[in-house]
Amino acid sequence: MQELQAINLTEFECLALNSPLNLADGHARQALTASQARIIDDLPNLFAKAAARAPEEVELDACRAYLGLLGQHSHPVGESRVFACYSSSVAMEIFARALAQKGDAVALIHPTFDNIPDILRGVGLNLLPLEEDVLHGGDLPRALLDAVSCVFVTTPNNPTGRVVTEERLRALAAQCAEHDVVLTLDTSFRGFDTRAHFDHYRVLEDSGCRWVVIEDTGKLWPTLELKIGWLVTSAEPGLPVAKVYSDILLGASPLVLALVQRFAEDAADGGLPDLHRFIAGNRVLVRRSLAGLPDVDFPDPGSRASVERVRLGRRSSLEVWSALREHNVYMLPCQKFHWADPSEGDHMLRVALARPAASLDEATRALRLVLSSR
Ligand SMILES: N=C(N)NC[C@@H](O)CC(=O)C(=O)O
Repeated sequence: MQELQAINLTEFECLALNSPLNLADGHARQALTASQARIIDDLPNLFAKAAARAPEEVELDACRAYLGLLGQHSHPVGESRVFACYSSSVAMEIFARALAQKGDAVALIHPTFDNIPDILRGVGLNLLPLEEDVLHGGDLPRALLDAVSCVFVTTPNNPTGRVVTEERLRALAAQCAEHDVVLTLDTSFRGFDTRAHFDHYRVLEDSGCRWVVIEDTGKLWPTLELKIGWLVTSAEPGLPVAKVYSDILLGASPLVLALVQRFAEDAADGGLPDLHRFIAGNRVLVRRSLAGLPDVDFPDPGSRASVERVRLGRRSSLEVWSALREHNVYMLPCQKFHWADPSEGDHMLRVALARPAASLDEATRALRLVLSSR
């Protein structure tokens, strides 16, 4: 158990990668739909068209299609403050390096996926936990805002699925403007929850605060890690984001951008509601499969994200994780989401829902067996 406590969430996910019952990472591993399969069949044509166009045009079309799908109509698409990256984590690393040149502390939502605190700490930033209930409860404490140069919020949050409402975002952005603190949003799970489809960029642009948003196309569709992380900033973020971006990337692949555009257009043509129904159905499958087990419940009843937390009573999530591994089944123990106090996650597992229903059924049957014997 000791060695397990030392590894991070992505290392747990790496252990799961080659299992047919990998329910660990939040990446999309469900089957392609028929219309998505037709897009993949059309890749040679996508390649030829992307190669023949100016990279900027390909990116504009991809940006408009993806962010338009998700209601982000005031996104500064086409302005020189939108940076396409190979993943949202690359975007986050670029943001962190730029922030570290200008600030020293960040109020970071707690809990959240641990590669965010790891990246921020990796560039020397100090972190102060911003508990979800404090974030959603009303204005942030002045003392917290006076102690940091950035407030970093994941919305919808991972793994809880909690969404910052439009009203809350407006108030938070106003506080950040008043205290001249950068407001940063990681919106990687936004595609799953229509409550996160209000125009965040309108709210941010109107607030007058300095802001950064990290968008991620990688959680929605099973494109074998072909994805874009967009790093977007306010007009004057006060951070050398463009300069640090130039240290890391010239740009993202026009082919991947063209693929994102086509998947976004397919999603706008009915694919997104279908995906929401699919994830909701898998969430019901997990809850039904584990129903009636003593001390087992689900702490995020309102979540629509493509992950589900399971509370295990007094059972140790690391022990359950190890027992599941005997069945070649992998889920994610929740300690490391609680980056400021891992013990808070000692008795919770996270189950990935973007999987074939049959895999989810088989894996949760194994989980039921393991939990029944503890
Ligand atoms: N760069 C990293 N560590 N990528 C893993 C991350 O995408 C997984 C994730 O976000 C989730 O499983 O919820």
